[in-house]
Amino acid sequence: MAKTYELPFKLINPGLFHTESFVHGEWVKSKSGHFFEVIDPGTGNPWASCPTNDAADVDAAVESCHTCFESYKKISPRSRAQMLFKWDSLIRENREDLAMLLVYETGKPRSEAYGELEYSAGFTWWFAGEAERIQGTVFTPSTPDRRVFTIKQPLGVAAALVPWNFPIAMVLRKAGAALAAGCTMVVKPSPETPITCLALAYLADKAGFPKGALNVLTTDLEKTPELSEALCRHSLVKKVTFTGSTRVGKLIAKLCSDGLKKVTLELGGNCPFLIFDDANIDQAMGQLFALKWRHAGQACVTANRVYVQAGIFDAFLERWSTESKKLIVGHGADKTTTMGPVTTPRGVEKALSLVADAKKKGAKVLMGGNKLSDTTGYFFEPTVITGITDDMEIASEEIFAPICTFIRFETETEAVKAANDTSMGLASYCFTKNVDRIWRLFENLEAGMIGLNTGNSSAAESPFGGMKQSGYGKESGKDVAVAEYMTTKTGTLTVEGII
Ligand SMILES: O=CCCC(=O)O
Repeated sequence: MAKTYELPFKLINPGLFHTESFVHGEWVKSKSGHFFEVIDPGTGNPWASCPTNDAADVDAAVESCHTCFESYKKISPRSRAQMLFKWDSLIRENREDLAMLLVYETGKPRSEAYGELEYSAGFTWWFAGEAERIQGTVFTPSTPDRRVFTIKQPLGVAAALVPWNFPIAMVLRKAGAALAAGCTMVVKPSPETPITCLALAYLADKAGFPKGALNVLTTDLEKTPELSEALCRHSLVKKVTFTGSTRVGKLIAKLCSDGLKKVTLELGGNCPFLIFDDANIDQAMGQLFALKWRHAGQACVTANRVYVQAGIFDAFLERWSTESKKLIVGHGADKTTTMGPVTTPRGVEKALSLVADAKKKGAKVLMGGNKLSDTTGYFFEPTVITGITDDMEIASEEIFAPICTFIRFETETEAVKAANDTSMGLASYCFTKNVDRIWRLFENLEAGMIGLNTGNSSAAESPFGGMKQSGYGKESGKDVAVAEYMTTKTGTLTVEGII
Protein backbone atom coordinates (compact mmCIF):
# COMPACT_ATOMS: atom_id res chain seq x y z
CA MET A 1 0.00 0.00 0.00
CA ALA A 2 1.19 3.50 -0.82
CA LYS A 3 1.72 5.52 2.33
CA THR A 4 0.59 9.10 2.31
CA TYR A 5 2.77 11.82 3.75
CA GLU A 6 2.22 15.40 4.62
CA LEU A 7 4.52 17.45 2.38
CA PRO A 8 7.17 19.18 4.51
CA PHE A 9 6.83 22.30 2.28
CA LYS A 10 4.11 24.13 0.37
CA LEU A 11 3.87 24.10 -3.40
CA ILE A 12 2.55 27.11 -5.31
CA ASN A 13 1.26 24.70 -7.98
CA PRO A 14 0.18 21.49 -6.18
CA GLY A 15 -0.65 19.96 -9.59
CA LEU A 16 3.08 19.38 -10.06
CA PHE A 17 3.24 16.80 -7.30
CA HIS A 18 2.76 13.26 -8.58
CA THR A 19 3.76 9.99 -6.96
CA GLU A 20 2.67 7.43 -9.56
CA SER A 21 4.50 6.42 -12.71
CA PHE A 22 3.54 8.12 -15.96
CA VAL A 23 2.72 5.87 -18.92
CA HIS A 24 0.82 6.90 -22.03
CA GLY A 25 -0.61 10.01 -20.42
CA GLU A 26 -1.86 8.14 -17.32
CA TRP A 27 -0.64 8.04 -13.73
CA VAL A 28 -0.17 4.34 -12.97
CA LYS A 29 0.86 1.95 -10.21
CA SER A 30 3.29 -0.93 -10.73
CA LYS A 31 1.94 -4.42 -11.48
CA SER A 32 3.31 -5.68 -8.15
CA GLY A 33 1.51 -2.88 -6.29
CA HIS A 34 4.69 -2.23 -4.26
CA PHE A 35 5.97 1.20 -3.31
CA PHE A 36 9.23 2.70 -2.06
CA GLU A 37 9.89 5.80 0.01
CA VAL A 38 11.50 9.03 -1.09
CA ILE A 39 13.77 10.36 1.66
CA ASP A 40 14.79 13.91 2.58
CA PRO A 41 18.61 13.64 2.91
CA GLY A 42 18.56 16.64 5.24
CA THR A 43 16.56 14.74 7.89
CA GLY A 44 16.56 11.10 6.81
CA ASN A 45 12.73 11.21 6.91
CA PRO A 46 10.46 9.89 4.14
CA TRP A 47 8.16 12.47 2.52
CA ALA A 48 6.65 10.62 -0.48
CA SER A 49 6.34 7.16 -1.95
CA CYS A 50 6.37 5.95 -5.56
CA PRO A 51 5.66 2.67 -7.38
CA THR A 52 8.34 -0.01 -7.38
CA ASN A 53 8.24 -1.02 -11.03
CA ASP A 54 10.08 -4.11 -12.19
CA ALA A 55 10.66 -6.00 -15.44
CA ALA A 56 6.93 -6.81 -15.70
CA ASP A 57 6.12 -3.09 -16.10
CA VAL A 58 8.55 -2.39 -18.91
CA ASP A 59 6.63 -3.72 -21.89
CA ALA A 60 3.61 -1.42 -21.48
CA ALA A 61 5.82 1.66 -21.18
CA VAL A 62 7.96 0.74 -24.18
CA GLU A 63 4.96 -0.27 -26.33
CA SER A 64 3.36 3.09 -25.53
CA CYS A 65 6.53 4.92 -26.60
CA HIS A 66 6.71 2.84 -29.75
CA THR A 67 3.08 3.56 -30.70
CA CYS A 68 3.72 7.24 -30.14
CA PHE A 69 6.97 7.13 -32.12
CA GLU A 70 5.16 5.93 -35.25
CA SER A 71 3.35 9.28 -35.47
CA TYR A 72 5.75 11.53 -33.51
CA LYS A 73 8.57 10.85 -35.99
CA LYS A 74 6.40 12.27 -38.78
CA ILE A 75 5.46 15.61 -37.24
CA SER A 76 7.43 18.63 -38.39
CA PRO A 77 10.61 19.72 -36.61
CA ARG A 78 8.91 23.07 -36.01
CA SER A 79 6.07 21.39 -34.11
CA ARG A 80 8.62 19.51 -32.01
CA ALA A 81 10.43 22.79 -31.37
CA GLN A 82 7.18 24.47 -30.32
CA MET A 83 6.44 21.72 -27.79
CA LEU A 84 9.98 21.97 -26.42
CA PHE A 85 9.62 25.75 -26.11
CA LYS A 86 6.31 25.36 -24.31
CA TRP A 87 7.89 22.81 -21.97
CA ASP A 88 10.73 25.25 -21.40
CA SER A 89 8.28 28.06 -20.46
CA LEU A 90 6.35 25.81 -18.09
CA ILE A 91 9.55 24.68 -16.36
CA ARG A 92 10.60 28.31 -15.90
CA GLU A 93 7.11 29.26 -14.60
CA ASN A 94 7.26 26.46 -12.03
CA ARG A 95 10.84 27.24 -10.99
CA GLU A 96 10.08 27.87 -7.29
CA ASP A 97 8.26 24.58 -6.80
CA LEU A 98 10.72 22.53 -8.82
CA ALA A 99 13.54 24.02 -6.73
CA MET A 100 11.81 22.90 -3.51
CA LEU A 101 11.30 19.38 -4.86
CA LEU A 102 15.00 19.30 -5.80
CA VAL A 103 16.04 20.39 -2.30
CA TYR A 104 13.98 17.67 -0.63
CA GLU A 105 15.13 14.95 -3.03
CA THR A 106 18.83 15.73 -3.32
CA GLY A 107 19.60 17.80 -0.21
CA LYS A 108 21.23 20.60 -2.21
CA PRO A 109 20.78 24.19 -0.95
CA ARG A 110 18.05 26.27 -2.55
CA SER A 111 20.51 28.59 -4.28
CA GLU A 112 22.02 25.55 -6.00
CA ALA A 113 18.57 24.21 -6.87
CA TYR A 114 17.85 27.50 -8.69
CA GLY A 115 21.23 27.15 -10.39
CA GLU A 116 20.34 23.64 -11.56
CA LEU A 117 17.02 24.90 -12.92
CA GLU A 118 18.70 27.67 -14.87
CA TYR A 119 21.19 25.15 -16.29
CA SER A 120 18.38 22.66 -16.99
CA ALA A 121 16.13 25.08 -18.84
CA GLY A 122 19.14 25.75 -21.06
CA PHE A 123 18.56 22.25 -22.46
CA THR A 124 14.87 22.66 -23.33
CA TRP A 125 15.68 26.04 -24.89
CA TRP A 126 18.69 24.75 -26.80
CA PHE A 127 17.10 21.53 -28.07
CA ALA A 128 14.01 23.40 -29.24
CA GLY A 129 16.42 25.21 -31.57
CA GLU A 130 18.27 22.03 -32.46
CA ALA A 131 15.04 20.36 -33.65
CA GLU A 132 14.92 22.74 -36.59
CA ARG A 133 18.66 22.58 -37.30
CA ILE A 134 18.64 18.87 -38.22
CA GLN A 135 19.66 18.74 -41.86
CA GLY A 136 21.04 16.32 -44.43
CA THR A 137 23.56 16.82 -47.24
CA VAL A 138 23.70 16.59 -51.03
CA PHE A 139 26.92 16.18 -53.01
CA THR A 140 28.47 14.91 -56.23
CA PRO A 141 30.52 11.76 -55.59
CA SER A 142 33.56 10.47 -57.51
CA THR A 143 31.22 8.86 -60.05
CA PRO A 144 30.13 11.99 -61.95
CA ASP A 145 26.66 10.84 -63.12
CA ARG A 146 25.55 10.22 -59.56
CA ARG A 147 24.25 12.43 -56.79
CA VAL A 148 24.49 11.37 -53.16
CA PHE A 149 22.29 12.73 -50.40
CA THR A 150 21.93 11.98 -46.73
CA ILE A 151 18.99 12.33 -44.39
CA LYS A 152 18.88 11.89 -40.63
CA GLN A 153 16.12 9.80 -39.13
CA PRO A 154 15.21 9.24 -35.46
CA LEU A 155 16.17 5.83 -34.04
CA GLY A 156 12.92 5.03 -32.23
CA VAL A 157 12.28 4.45 -28.54
CA ALA A 158 15.09 5.59 -26.25
CA ALA A 159 15.59 4.57 -22.61
CA ALA A 160 17.22 6.99 -20.18
CA LEU A 161 18.77 5.82 -16.92
CA VAL A 162 19.24 8.99 -14.94
CA PRO A 163 21.35 9.84 -11.85
CA TRP A 164 20.23 11.59 -8.67
CA ASN A 165 22.81 14.38 -8.41
CA PHE A 166 21.31 16.72 -11.04
CA PRO A 167 17.99 14.97 -11.63
CA ILE A 168 16.26 17.75 -13.54
CA ALA A 169 19.26 18.74 -15.65
CA MET A 170 20.06 15.14 -16.58
CA VAL A 171 16.47 14.30 -17.58
CA LEU A 172 16.22 17.43 -19.72
CA ARG A 173 19.66 16.96 -21.32
CA LYS A 174 18.62 13.46 -22.43
CA ALA A 175 14.92 13.94 -23.14
CA GLY A 176 15.48 17.33 -24.82
CA ALA A 177 17.85 15.79 -27.37
CA ALA A 178 15.68 12.70 -27.91
CA LEU A 179 12.43 14.61 -28.39
CA ALA A 180 14.12 17.15 -30.68
CA ALA A 181 15.44 14.29 -32.82
CA GLY A 182 11.97 12.73 -33.13
CA CYS A 183 12.52 9.86 -30.70
CA THR A 184 10.27 8.99 -27.78
CA MET A 185 11.67 8.10 -24.37
CA VAL A 186 11.13 5.99 -21.26
CA VAL A 187 12.90 7.59 -18.31
CA LYS A 188 13.94 5.63 -15.25
CA PRO A 189 14.85 8.18 -12.60
CA SER A 190 17.04 7.24 -9.65
CA PRO A 191 15.24 5.86 -6.59
CA GLU A 192 16.29 9.03 -4.73
CA THR A 193 14.76 11.47 -7.22
CA PRO A 194 11.53 10.24 -8.85
CA ILE A 195 9.37 13.24 -7.89
CA THR A 196 11.15 15.89 -9.97
CA CYS A 197 11.10 13.52 -12.95
CA LEU A 198 7.35 12.96 -12.58
CA ALA A 199 6.85 16.74 -12.33
CA LEU A 200 8.75 17.15 -15.61
CA ALA A 201 6.55 14.49 -17.23
CA TYR A 202 3.46 16.36 -16.00
CA LEU A 203 4.77 19.58 -17.57
CA ALA A 204 5.69 17.78 -20.81
CA ASP A 205 2.10 16.56 -21.01
CA LYS A 206 0.84 20.12 -20.42
CA ALA A 207 3.25 21.35 -23.12
CA GLY A 208 1.39 19.21 -25.65
CA PHE A 209 3.71 16.26 -26.19
CA PRO A 210 1.56 13.33 -27.34
CA LYS A 211 0.77 10.40 -25.04
CA GLY A 212 3.77 8.06 -24.93
CA ALA A 213 6.34 10.65 -26.01
CA LEU A 214 7.80 10.69 -22.49
CA ASN A 215 7.02 7.88 -20.06
CA VAL A 216 8.45 7.55 -16.56
CA LEU A 217 8.97 4.29 -14.66
CA THR A 218 10.02 4.75 -11.04
CA THR A 219 11.65 2.07 -8.94
CA ASP A 220 13.72 1.43 -5.83
CA LEU A 221 17.37 0.48 -5.43
CA GLU A 222 16.66 -3.26 -5.29
CA LYS A 223 14.62 -3.38 -8.50
CA THR A 224 16.83 -0.93 -10.44
CA PRO A 225 19.06 -3.61 -12.04
CA GLU A 226 16.05 -5.72 -13.14
CA LEU A 227 14.13 -2.77 -14.55
CA SER A 228 17.21 -1.35 -16.30
CA GLU A 229 18.09 -4.72 -17.81
CA ALA A 230 14.55 -5.17 -19.14
CA LEU A 231 14.74 -1.73 -20.76
CA CYS A 232 18.16 -2.43 -22.28
CA ARG A 233 17.03 -5.81 -23.64
CA HIS A 234 13.60 -4.77 -24.99
CA SER A 235 13.57 -5.25 -28.74
CA LEU A 236 11.71 -1.96 -29.33
CA VAL A 237 14.28 0.09 -27.39
CA LYS A 238 16.79 1.30 -29.97
CA LYS A 239 18.90 3.63 -27.86
CA VAL A 240 20.03 3.68 -24.23
CA THR A 241 21.55 6.67 -22.47
CA PHE A 242 23.06 6.32 -19.01
CA THR A 243 24.74 8.67 -16.57
CA GLY A 244 26.35 7.05 -13.56
CA SER A 245 29.29 4.95 -12.45
CA THR A 246 31.82 3.30 -14.76
CA ARG A 247 31.05 -0.07 -13.16
CA VAL A 248 27.35 0.13 -14.07
CA GLY A 249 28.11 1.75 -17.44
CA LYS A 250 30.08 -1.33 -18.44
CA LEU A 251 27.16 -3.58 -17.47
CA ILE A 252 24.78 -1.45 -19.56
CA ALA A 253 27.14 -1.60 -22.55
CA LYS A 254 27.21 -5.40 -22.25
CA LEU A 255 23.42 -5.65 -22.00
CA CYS A 256 22.98 -3.42 -25.04
CA SER A 257 25.57 -5.26 -27.09
CA ASP A 258 23.18 -8.22 -27.59
CA GLY A 259 20.74 -6.00 -29.47
CA LEU A 260 23.57 -3.85 -30.94
CA LYS A 261 21.86 -0.79 -29.47
CA LYS A 262 23.31 2.65 -29.73
CA VAL A 263 24.52 3.72 -26.28
CA THR A 264 25.62 6.99 -24.70
CA LEU A 265 27.59 6.61 -21.48
CA GLU A 266 28.40 9.52 -19.19
CA LEU A 267 30.43 7.78 -16.51
CA GLY A 268 32.69 8.48 -13.59
CA GLY A 269 35.12 11.35 -13.34
CA ASN A 270 38.32 11.58 -11.28
CA CYS A 271 38.94 15.11 -12.47
CA PRO A 272 42.26 16.87 -11.87
CA PHE A 273 42.40 20.63 -11.17
CA LEU A 274 45.83 22.19 -11.85
CA ILE A 275 46.85 25.56 -10.42
CA PHE A 276 50.19 27.00 -11.59
CA ASP A 277 52.33 29.61 -9.82
CA ASP A 278 51.37 32.22 -12.42
CA ALA A 279 47.59 31.71 -12.05
CA ASN A 280 45.23 34.46 -10.95
CA ILE A 281 44.83 33.09 -7.44
CA ASP A 282 41.50 34.83 -6.76
CA GLN A 283 40.11 33.36 -9.95
CA ALA A 284 41.39 29.84 -9.22
CA MET A 285 40.17 30.01 -5.62
CA GLY A 286 36.68 31.20 -6.60
CA GLN A 287 36.26 28.68 -9.40
CA LEU A 288 37.52 25.77 -7.32
CA PHE A 289 35.27 26.78 -4.42
CA ALA A 290 32.16 26.77 -6.64
CA LEU A 291 33.14 23.55 -8.40
CA LYS A 292 34.34 21.51 -5.42
CA TRP A 293 31.74 22.39 -2.81
CA ARG A 294 28.76 22.44 -5.21
CA HIS A 295 26.22 19.83 -4.13
CA ALA A 296 28.62 18.71 -1.39
CA GLY A 297 31.10 17.42 -3.98
CA GLN A 298 28.55 15.25 -5.77
CA ALA A 299 29.07 16.21 -9.41
CA CYS A 300 30.74 13.93 -11.92
CA VAL A 301 32.80 16.88 -13.19
CA THR A 302 33.91 18.06 -9.74
CA ALA A 303 37.60 18.42 -8.84
CA ASN A 304 38.73 15.12 -7.36
CA ARG A 305 42.44 15.92 -7.15
CA VAL A 306 43.77 19.48 -6.80
CA TYR A 307 47.38 19.94 -7.92
CA VAL A 308 48.98 23.20 -6.78
CA GLN A 309 52.46 24.30 -7.89
CA ALA A 310 55.08 24.46 -5.13
CA GLY A 311 55.54 28.27 -5.18
CA ILE A 312 51.95 28.94 -4.05
CA PHE A 313 51.03 25.63 -2.42
CA ASP A 314 51.20 26.61 1.26
CA ALA A 315 49.56 30.01 0.83
CA PHE A 316 46.79 28.60 -1.38
CA LEU A 317 46.05 25.80 1.05
CA GLU A 318 45.90 28.13 4.02
CA ARG A 319 43.50 30.45 2.24
CA TRP A 320 41.42 27.53 1.00
CA SER A 321 41.01 26.16 4.52
CA THR A 322 40.11 29.60 5.89
CA GLU A 323 37.44 30.11 3.22
CA SER A 324 36.09 26.58 3.55
CA LYS A 325 35.61 27.00 7.30
CA LYS A 326 33.02 29.68 6.44
CA LEU A 327 30.72 27.11 4.77
CA ILE A 328 27.40 26.78 6.55
CA VAL A 329 26.37 23.12 6.50
CA GLY A 330 22.67 22.57 6.99
CA HIS A 331 19.32 21.60 5.52
CA GLY A 332 18.99 22.74 1.91
CA ALA A 333 15.70 24.52 2.62
CA ASP A 334 17.34 26.78 5.20
CA LYS A 335 18.21 30.03 3.42
CA THR A 336 21.52 30.41 5.27
CA THR A 337 22.83 26.98 4.20
CA THR A 338 25.74 26.99 1.77
CA MET A 339 26.38 23.24 1.83
CA GLY A 340 23.74 20.54 2.18
CA PRO A 341 24.02 16.87 3.07
CA VAL A 342 25.16 14.16 0.70
CA THR A 343 22.18 12.53 -0.95
CA THR A 344 22.47 8.97 0.32
CA PRO A 345 23.68 7.17 3.47
CA ARG A 346 25.98 5.21 1.12
CA GLY A 347 27.69 8.53 0.33
CA VAL A 348 28.51 9.08 4.01
CA GLU A 349 29.84 5.53 4.38
CA LYS A 350 32.05 5.88 1.30
CA ALA A 351 33.43 9.24 2.49
CA LEU A 352 34.29 7.76 5.89
CA SER A 353 36.02 4.79 4.31
CA LEU A 354 38.05 6.97 1.88
CA VAL A 355 39.21 9.22 4.72
CA ALA A 356 40.12 6.23 6.90
CA ASP A 357 42.13 4.64 4.09
CA ALA A 358 43.96 7.91 3.32
CA LYS A 359 44.80 8.48 7.01
CA LYS A 360 46.06 4.93 7.40
CA LYS A 361 48.40 5.46 4.45
CA GLY A 362 49.83 8.71 5.79
CA ALA A 363 47.57 11.54 4.53
CA LYS A 364 46.99 14.59 6.73
CA VAL A 365 43.41 15.70 7.40
CA LEU A 366 43.56 19.51 7.75
CA MET A 367 39.85 19.95 8.45
CA GLY A 368 36.73 17.81 8.73
CA GLY A 369 36.84 14.10 7.99
CA ASN A 370 33.76 13.11 9.98
CA LYS A 371 30.07 12.51 9.68
CA LEU A 372 27.99 15.13 11.50
CA SER A 373 26.73 13.28 14.57
CA ASP A 374 24.04 15.64 15.94
CA THR A 375 21.58 15.06 13.09
CA THR A 376 19.59 12.31 11.42
CA GLY A 377 20.43 13.77 7.97
CA TYR A 378 23.28 12.50 5.79
CA PHE A 379 25.81 15.21 6.60
CA PHE A 380 29.56 15.00 6.12
CA GLU A 381 31.96 17.75 7.20
CA PRO A 382 33.70 19.76 4.48
CA THR A 383 37.07 18.02 4.50
CA VAL A 384 40.53 19.06 3.34
CA ILE A 385 43.32 16.49 3.00
CA THR A 386 46.99 16.74 1.95
CA GLY A 387 49.81 14.25 1.59
CA ILE A 388 47.91 12.18 -0.97
CA THR A 389 49.83 9.30 -2.54
CA ASP A 390 48.94 7.09 -5.50
CA ASP A 391 48.25 4.03 -3.37
CA MET A 392 45.36 5.75 -1.57
CA GLU A 393 41.83 4.93 -2.74
CA ILE A 394 40.98 8.62 -2.64
CA ALA A 395 43.54 9.25 -5.41
CA SER A 396 41.98 6.86 -7.89
CA GLU A 397 38.29 6.72 -6.95
CA GLU A 398 35.60 9.26 -7.63
CA ILE A 399 35.03 10.77 -4.15
CA PHE A 400 31.47 12.11 -4.56
CA ALA A 401 31.52 13.79 -1.14
CA PRO A 402 32.75 17.13 0.28
CA ILE A 403 36.39 16.09 0.46
CA CYS A 404 39.05 18.18 -1.24
CA THR A 405 42.50 16.63 -1.70
CA PHE A 406 45.61 18.72 -2.42
CA ILE A 407 48.84 17.56 -4.07
CA ARG A 408 52.00 19.66 -4.55
CA PHE A 409 53.82 19.67 -7.91
CA GLU A 410 56.96 21.31 -9.33
CA THR A 411 56.79 21.20 -13.15
CA GLU A 412 54.19 21.22 -15.90
CA THR A 413 55.39 17.84 -17.19
CA GLU A 414 55.02 16.29 -13.76
CA ALA A 415 51.54 17.81 -13.30
CA VAL A 416 50.25 16.61 -16.68
CA LYS A 417 51.60 13.12 -16.09
CA ALA A 418 49.93 12.93 -12.68
CA ALA A 419 46.67 14.45 -13.96
CA ASN A 420 46.45 11.88 -16.76
CA ASP A 421 47.43 8.96 -14.56
CA THR A 422 43.87 7.72 -14.17
CA SER A 423 41.58 5.39 -16.05
CA MET A 424 38.98 8.21 -16.22
CA GLY A 425 38.84 11.15 -18.61
CA LEU A 426 35.74 13.25 -18.04
CA ALA A 427 36.95 16.79 -17.30
CA SER A 428 40.22 18.50 -16.36
CA TYR A 429 40.85 22.07 -15.25
CA CYS A 430 43.93 24.27 -15.33
CA PHE A 431 44.72 27.77 -14.14
CA THR A 432 47.68 29.70 -15.60
CA LYS A 433 48.17 33.02 -17.36
CA ASN A 434 50.82 31.61 -19.71
CA VAL A 435 49.11 31.40 -23.10
CA ASP A 436 51.48 28.79 -24.54
CA ARG A 437 50.99 26.59 -21.54
CA ILE A 438 47.21 26.98 -21.80
CA TRP A 439 47.29 25.57 -25.30
CA ARG A 440 49.70 22.75 -24.38
CA LEU A 441 47.45 21.77 -21.49
CA PHE A 442 44.37 21.86 -23.67
CA GLU A 443 45.99 19.37 -26.03
CA ASN A 444 47.83 17.24 -23.48
CA LEU A 445 45.25 16.71 -20.74
CA GLU A 446 43.31 13.51 -21.37
CA ALA A 447 39.67 14.42 -20.81
CA GLY A 448 36.61 15.14 -22.88
CA MET A 449 36.20 18.63 -21.41
CA ILE A 450 38.97 21.00 -20.38
CA GLY A 451 38.28 24.08 -18.27
CA LEU A 452 40.93 26.71 -18.99
CA ASN A 453 40.87 29.31 -16.20
CA THR A 454 37.33 28.18 -15.46
CA GLY A 455 35.83 25.52 -13.25
CA ASN A 456 32.64 25.25 -15.26
CA SER A 457 32.49 24.08 -18.83
CA SER A 458 28.97 22.60 -18.72
CA ALA A 459 26.40 24.32 -20.93
CA ALA A 460 23.61 23.25 -23.26
CA GLU A 461 25.50 24.63 -26.26
CA SER A 462 28.80 22.85 -25.45
CA PRO A 463 29.36 19.14 -26.14
CA PHE A 464 29.40 17.24 -22.83
CA GLY A 465 31.10 13.87 -22.55
CA GLY A 466 34.24 12.05 -21.56
CA MET A 467 36.95 9.80 -22.92
CA LYS A 468 38.78 6.72 -21.55
CA GLN A 469 36.61 5.01 -18.92
CA SER A 470 34.44 8.08 -18.46
CA GLY A 471 32.36 6.81 -21.34
CA TYR A 472 31.47 7.75 -24.89
CA GLY A 473 28.96 9.82 -26.80
CA LYS A 474 28.10 13.48 -26.41
CA GLU A 475 25.18 15.13 -24.67
CA SER A 476 24.42 18.77 -25.42
CA GLY A 477 26.21 20.87 -28.02
CA LYS A 478 25.39 21.64 -31.64
CA ASP A 479 24.47 18.65 -33.87
CA VAL A 480 26.36 16.05 -31.81
CA ALA A 481 23.73 15.56 -29.09
CA VAL A 482 20.74 15.02 -31.38
CA ALA A 483 22.95 12.83 -33.59
CA GLU A 484 23.10 10.36 -30.68
CA TYR A 485 19.37 9.72 -31.27
CA MET A 486 19.48 9.55 -35.07
CA THR A 487 20.79 7.45 -37.88
CA THR A 488 22.11 8.84 -41.17
CA LYS A 489 20.62 7.29 -44.30
CA THR A 490 22.48 7.66 -47.61
CA GLY A 491 20.70 7.87 -50.95
CA THR A 492 22.60 7.44 -54.22
CA LEU A 493 20.88 8.45 -57.47
CA THR A 494 22.11 7.87 -60.98
CA VAL A 495 21.04 10.83 -63.13
CA GLU A 496 20.81 10.06 -66.85
CA GLY A 497 21.95 12.83 -69.15
CA ILE A 498 23.76 14.79 -66.43
CA ILE A 499 27.18 14.34 -68.14
O1 LIG B 1 27.29 15.15 -12.55
C1 LIG B 1 27.13 15.20 -13.75
C2 LIG B 1 26.63 16.36 -14.53
C3 LIG B 1 27.27 17.64 -14.15
C4 LIG B 1 27.12 18.68 -15.24
O2 LIG B 1 26.30 18.53 -16.15
O3 LIG B 1 27.85 19.66 -15.16
